[in-house]
Amino acid sequence: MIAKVVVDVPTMQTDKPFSYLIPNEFASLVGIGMRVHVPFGKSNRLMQGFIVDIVSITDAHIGQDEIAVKTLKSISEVLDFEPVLNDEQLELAGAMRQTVFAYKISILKAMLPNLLNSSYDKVLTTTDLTIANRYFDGKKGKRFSSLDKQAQALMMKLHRDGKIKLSYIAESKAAIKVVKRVSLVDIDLLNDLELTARATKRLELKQFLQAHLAGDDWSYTELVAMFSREVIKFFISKNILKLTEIEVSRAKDYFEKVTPDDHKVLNPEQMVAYQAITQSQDKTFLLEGVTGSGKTEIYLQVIAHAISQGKTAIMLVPEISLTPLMTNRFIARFGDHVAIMHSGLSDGEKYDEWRKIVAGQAKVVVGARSAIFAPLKNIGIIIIDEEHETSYKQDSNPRYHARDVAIWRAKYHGASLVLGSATPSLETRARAQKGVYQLLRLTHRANSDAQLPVIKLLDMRQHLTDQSGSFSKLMLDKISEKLAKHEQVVLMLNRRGYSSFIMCRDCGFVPDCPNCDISLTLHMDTKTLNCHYCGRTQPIPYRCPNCESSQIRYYGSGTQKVEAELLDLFPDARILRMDVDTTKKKGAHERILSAFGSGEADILLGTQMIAKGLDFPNVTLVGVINADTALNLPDFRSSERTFQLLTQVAGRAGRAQKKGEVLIQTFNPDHYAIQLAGTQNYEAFYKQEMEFRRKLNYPPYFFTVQLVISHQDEAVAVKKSYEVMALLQEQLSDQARLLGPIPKPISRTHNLYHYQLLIKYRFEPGLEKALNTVLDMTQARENKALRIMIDNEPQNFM
Ligand SMILES: Nc1ncnc2c1ncn2[C@@H]1O[C@H](COP(=O)(O)OP(=O)(O)OP(=O)(O)O)[C@@H](O)[C@H]1O
Ligand SMILES: [Zn+2]
Repeated sequence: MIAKVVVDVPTMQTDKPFSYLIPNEFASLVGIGMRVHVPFGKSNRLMQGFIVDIVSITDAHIGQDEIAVKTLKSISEVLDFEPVLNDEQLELAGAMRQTVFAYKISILKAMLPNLLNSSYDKVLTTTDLTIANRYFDGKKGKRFSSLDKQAQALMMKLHRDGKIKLSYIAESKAAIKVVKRVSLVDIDLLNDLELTARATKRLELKQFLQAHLAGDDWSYTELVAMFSREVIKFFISKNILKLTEIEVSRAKDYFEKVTPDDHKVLNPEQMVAYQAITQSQDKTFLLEGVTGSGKTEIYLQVIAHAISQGKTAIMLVPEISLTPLMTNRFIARFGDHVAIMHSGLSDGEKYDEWRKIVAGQAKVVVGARSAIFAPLKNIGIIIIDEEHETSYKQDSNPRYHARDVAIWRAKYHGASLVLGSATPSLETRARAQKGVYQLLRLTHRANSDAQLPVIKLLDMRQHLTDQSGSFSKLMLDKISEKLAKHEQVVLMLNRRGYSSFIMCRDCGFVPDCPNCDISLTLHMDTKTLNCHYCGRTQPIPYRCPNCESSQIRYYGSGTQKVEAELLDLFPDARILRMDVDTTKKKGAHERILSAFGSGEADILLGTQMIAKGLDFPNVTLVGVINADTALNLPDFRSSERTFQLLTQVAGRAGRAQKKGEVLIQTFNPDHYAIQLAGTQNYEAFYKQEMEFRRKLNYPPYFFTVQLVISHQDEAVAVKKSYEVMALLQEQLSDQARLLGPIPKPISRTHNLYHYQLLIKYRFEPGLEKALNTVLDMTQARENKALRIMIDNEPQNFM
């Protein structure tokens, strides 16, 4: 038999399966979707790969020149007992390869938890020592890769036949959490055990065991603490005690903390949506519901319905809203049928959740982008909350969009797909307009006491005179008013750090990053100038490096400065700051939110992180300190982003009985994105923005592909960009439009110069081939230091 293996070498030449002989001793053990080690290249270095097909020798098509089968290399090791990738995933990878322009191997790897992609020591442990000992020189654990090929095959066979039980096969020690338990094997042996009076600890343990016979096992760690390791070992060596290792899920404690919760009675609008979704199959819905309209409640009930039909569900939420606040709502309804996947988990924890899904124990997977690959069987419903969020697009290879994967998987399973948002992406809303998706709308808040907040735009051009620091007078008055009433305030400033840049008043010098073409941001807490692109930090200069003047001033406010201003203005207020800098530590994000939720603070100040998902009844004022930060970015979606962000953050106010107010400070009060966010009128925004997109031939009227060509030497980057451009012009039809090459808005980062090209097209048969040719360019020796990034439907132009 011959295995077709995709090896872990991301190049065009290796972007196809290679044939390997399956040695006889592995014949009954290998399967499609398993990981293997295979010798690769001239040096026969062992590489990891995935078996994507198994064919008989006669059927095998081995290269064009029919190399003799006997020259084929053999698989060296089989790494799995069960496939880690299933048929659906392999098929999906094939489909993604055509639109994502990343190599197959990076797509396959993206579907698996990290732990299965890393190099590791494979440890194989048996619970039944007697049988294992017969084969493996008395050692309990044995590194898998150090076993010879036959021993390995035999081990797997014994496992398959159920003759030996493998307690675990670990990818690394961190992969599986085990607790050691000690149990009493033989009471008679215990009673007969003769001990001298001097062996006090041993006597104590004997008495302890005799007194506690009822409890059948004990924690090894606790026993060791009481009686010492030596004493326990002694009892084990006498076959009186037995040590076992039990695998435990790291998430277990978490589930036990959450109190179960029941469904709410749906209001009429929610009911209409619920019925439409549950009575359909194989359909995509856009659930367009204003903030606080109870979309999450619909998700919960739709999932419950799928489970009642014996099906499973995937619930995607943006990474940032994957807080316990959100996940607890799911655990409260579905208990430990829920598996949670997000980047805050350790590799080991992620692996636990993945195995729970593979084993069929999880019925609902709640997670961020990559959870869309969860290997659930029999999916009945997929939900993407806040579907417009850019975090659903991966911004490194493979650059896939979770929404596209969701559409594919829903079709594969005959499942329904729900895309939910208060501010849908234009692409999605336009598809609903055309009837590709069914549009469901929720027009008012779910909680019958709650109203949408009243929004006021503050023209900062007029307020310049009465402005103290970052705040207009009205904003300050409102904050005082709310503080006096013991209500809570959320303030958003979408810029972290202290100042956006520093400048010498005498010569105009602005320090910028030597690696990136961007000015450094002042951070007061660390007393440094930081680059927000490459992370470089340097001390704050007190004299201008250019002219030695001491007239250095700070310009533009970040969250740190506004926090300092607030502390000055409201010395009694309790303030929490939430931005990338305060949430670096694991769990910090949750701690800040739960402190705010339980009323330990009066003001929550943060970047856009605070705009989503928060459902705190005591928040009656939302203040946006500068609405314009995203508006002037050179990105055709800047209005859309601004509208979405303002609408989302405004939606945090007045979610329960108390009336909500929103104040938005802006220098562009007449801009339609800000005007319409002010009236929370998504539909009007959609119409106006569509008009703009149509005129300029942007999505959703046209499709886009961005290419970024990067090199350390700017001249090379330019030259190669023109080569790429020429290649595209030659291969694409006339109706595709090419823009560029132009430098990226931030033209240099990490010491590389970036040039970009944009393809706009409606229908372009030559696209796939042309882009693959471009992808292939980097293979040429002369292009070694060149980087070409292909981004199909780019979401970010900075
Ligand atoms: N049918 C209902 N009856 C009473 N309260 C409800 C109902 N549905 C939802 N709620 C409550 O209304 C509030 C808002 O609901 P939910 O968080 O589900 O809205 P959402 O549309 O997901 O919000 P957002 O998009 O703004 O985050 C919650 O406190 C929720 O418990
Ligand atoms: Zn930098």
